[in-house]
Amino acid sequence: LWERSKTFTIREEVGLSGPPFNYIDGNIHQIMEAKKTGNVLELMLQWTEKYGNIFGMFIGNRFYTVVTDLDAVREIFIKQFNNFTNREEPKFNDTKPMMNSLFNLRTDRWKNARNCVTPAFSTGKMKLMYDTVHSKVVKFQEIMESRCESGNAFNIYDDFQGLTLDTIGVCAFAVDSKCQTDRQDPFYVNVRKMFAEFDMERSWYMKLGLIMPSLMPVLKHFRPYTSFGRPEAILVKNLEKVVDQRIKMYKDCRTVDIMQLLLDQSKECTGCDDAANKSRPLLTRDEVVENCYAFLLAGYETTSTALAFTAWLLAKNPDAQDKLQSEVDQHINEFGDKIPYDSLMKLPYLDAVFKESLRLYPPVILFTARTCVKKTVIMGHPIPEDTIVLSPVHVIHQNPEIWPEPKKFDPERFLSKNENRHPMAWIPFGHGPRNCVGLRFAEMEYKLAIFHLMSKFNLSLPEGDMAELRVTQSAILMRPLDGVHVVLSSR
Ligand code: HEM
Repeated sequence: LWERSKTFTIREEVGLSGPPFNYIDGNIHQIMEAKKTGNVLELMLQWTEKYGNIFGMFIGNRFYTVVTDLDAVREIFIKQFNNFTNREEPKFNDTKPMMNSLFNLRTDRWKNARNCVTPAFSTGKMKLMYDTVHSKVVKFQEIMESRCESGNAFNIYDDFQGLTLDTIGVCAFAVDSKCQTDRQDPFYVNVRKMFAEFDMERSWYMKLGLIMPSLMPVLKHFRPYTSFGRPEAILVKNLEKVVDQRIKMYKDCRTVDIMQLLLDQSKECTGCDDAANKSRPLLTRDEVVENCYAFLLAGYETTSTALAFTAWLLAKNPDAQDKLQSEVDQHINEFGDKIPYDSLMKLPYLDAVFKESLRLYPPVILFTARTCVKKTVIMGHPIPEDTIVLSPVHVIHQNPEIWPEPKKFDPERFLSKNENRHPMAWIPFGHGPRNCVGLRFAEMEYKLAIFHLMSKFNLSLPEGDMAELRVTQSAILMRPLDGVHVVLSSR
């Protein structure tokens, strides 16, 4: 207890202000309360307004410096990266199937794994996977056709979730599921169950892990029996089977997917051990399994949420939709239904819509955090070792000094040639050496889906629906609270 109470003196010692806390959960009770009333996103904005763009708070007894000053953010994520190599992952994730993934690995083991994983997401590798992702988007377009025929309003977020799960399933899990058309598909059911329960409010395991991290060495054995651990265990067991089978068949059979690209960098498949491959340690079998699992976690809800927010924004802003459709039409005339990867990625208005949607509604808001591995000073503020710095993305993206009229959806902001914006002003994928490794994959899938949606349909809001979109926070994500209901008509 003495140890615990000592940690709560840090904020005073470093001379920062911040919200009042208690010795049991720090500031978790305010966050939980705000969650109940639907104001959790506002809470961080209010605290920033009240305590400034560098303030201190406690999650359990862990001290967080919350930083939204852009120069300080650059200092942490880029210039002083060596002092901030590790991401703070809650102790409840310090066990299988997370501990060997990029999310959790630390310092040198993270660097080695990241060096192996990064090439799997190069532009060249994206081009190899383009056909697979395209085929999933074509399936999605067929589903939209039937939604359009019915003429009714429907929740497009659900269909985007089917699309992104189908895509990441085939690319990272080697599961060619039917989840776009069959909601009883076991892969779909287990992933949905796991995500629904992976929430601090619903899970005693997560709550206890945050408040009493010292209990985790014992508690972690209960993970497979928790509400989210049960579906997770089924998914991981299947994934392990597939990885083992692919290792066995490695020499005889190649598949174009992310799993293959990780296997190409693994000890098991190359037959090299670290001694033989000193310049670049290779991945272990567990690192392959756990990174594929991490890609499922990282690539499914994030991309579908980004797509859902964009669908709502386009339905709400017909002028922007018209401009986007004109751009899409020009390219349909030139290339037919299958626009090449390079042309798709260069469409200026689509790119501006992608950037502005992710600015206004960044799906991942609380993952841009780092643990300080060596005490240092950032813009005059001491950062003690083993404390965390967090840069909440939505607070930066809503700052009127950086983004005039921050609540306005205005893709044109990204079209002006004279923009001289701070490099940390737009960070939906984080920044620096530990940014989102799947950025290119997400961008390709997003742009393909919006391109194909706009080529055939007009999006509108259901009649009389003038309400603003209600959003909520679950774990590190910001997402629509009640789905995204739209109507489609044929063009
Ligand atoms: C719109 C979609 C996505 C968004 C908004 C997003 C956002 C983010 C953010 C904010 C981070 C933290 C970066 C930082 O701390 O600087 C992150 C990390 C990560 N993302 Fe994504 N992401 C998306 C899609 C994906 C996809 C499709 C994958 C994989 C297929 C992926 C894999 C990862 C991984 C593995 C990390 C951890 C990287 C590391 O620690 O080395 N993400 N993502």
